Amino acid sequence: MKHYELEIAGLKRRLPIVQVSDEIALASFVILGDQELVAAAAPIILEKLPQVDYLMTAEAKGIPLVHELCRLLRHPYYVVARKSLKPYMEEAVMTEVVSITTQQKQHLYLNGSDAALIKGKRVALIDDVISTGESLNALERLATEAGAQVVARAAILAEGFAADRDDILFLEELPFFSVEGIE
Ligand SMILES: O=P(O)(O)OC[C@H]1O[C@H](OP(=O)(O)OP(=O)(O)O)[C@H](O)[C@@H]1O
Repeated sequence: MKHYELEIAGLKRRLPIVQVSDEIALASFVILGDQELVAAAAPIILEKLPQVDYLMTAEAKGIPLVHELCRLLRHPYYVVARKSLKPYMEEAVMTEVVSITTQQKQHLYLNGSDAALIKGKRVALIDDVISTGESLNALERLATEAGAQVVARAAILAEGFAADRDDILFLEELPFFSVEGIE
């Protein structure tokens, strides 16, 4: 398997390059379990974030980053949009999303109590990676439907064309790879 050498927040990671569809190959960046990387990246992201009332992310890989950011900010709570409807949820708001890595339709649910919490508040949307931007768009639809004001969009990495966006904050770029190149 080929790898991509990523240097981020003073750390090095060797990312396996995986094929996710007939046309697309990408460097797999998984922060789940990587406490060291999350702890190193979060303070740098924090410096770039404006003042917000709440941080919001989507299950699953954005969660450890938002958790660490909130710990540093001393925010007692953050909002997680789940990928399935859970029994604890009431009056959930739902939207659909197809991300680059998962390549099939997923659902995102915002619990009604979370929607009420962020109504009229300044919210930052956080993810581990922004690629096509579909996951971010889905989060933004939920936040907007809840009446929140989205004031920042941030991730550790911007993949492919996302690195050209001027409406997102990120630490490093991640290139795309050709499927032929990994065979
Ligand atoms: O900009 P996009 O094309 O939407 O891609 C980025 C999203 O894709 C990945 O999540 P994935 O949907 O694979 O789910 P997971 O976090 O549950 O593993 C990643 O964690 C981002 O959330």
